[in-house]
Amino acid sequence: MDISAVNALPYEDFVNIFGNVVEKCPLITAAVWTRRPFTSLNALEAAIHEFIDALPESGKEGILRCHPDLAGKHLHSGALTRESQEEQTRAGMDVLSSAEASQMTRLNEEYKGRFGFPFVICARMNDKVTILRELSERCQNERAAERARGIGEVKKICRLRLQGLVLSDATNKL
Ligand SMILES: NC(=O)N[C@H]1NC(=O)NC1=O
Repeated sequence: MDISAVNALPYEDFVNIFGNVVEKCPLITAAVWTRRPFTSLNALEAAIHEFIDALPESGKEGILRCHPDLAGKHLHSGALTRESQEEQTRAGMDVLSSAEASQMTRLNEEYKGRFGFPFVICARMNDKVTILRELSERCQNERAAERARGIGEVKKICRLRLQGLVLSDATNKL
């Protein structure tokens, strides 16, 4: 699908296809539809970034809270979004040893207790070793730094999801 096909999508199709590029935040997709036409995929991505960056800090934390825990209970119950399931599985989150799984649960809880939002990292750019290391290190940060870091990771996840959709010719999924 090229950018002219993206620009030609009616609102409902646009949200059906791109509604989860930011996890469980179709509002963002609905909002940026107004910004058509996009000159490129990068321009669509930039419109999403602008929307996120203009949110108050509470809105940015809200975006982080829409993300499921890595290797959390929803991974095994199949309750994740398709995208999140694929990303977590690729990063090996479904095949942790029991020691790794308990460490992940303990650190996820510690992180949420400290910051009030979940630890977010682009799973597709990491593996279980780097995820556990980052989770442990990032627990030591300040809240504002972690909020910014988490949003940076949301943008990386968004970029890979956008690329996946456009390269896989999502118009066939209508
Ligand atoms: N918590 C968290 O980072 N979740 C995610 N990361 C990712 O790449 N996909 C997710 O669902």
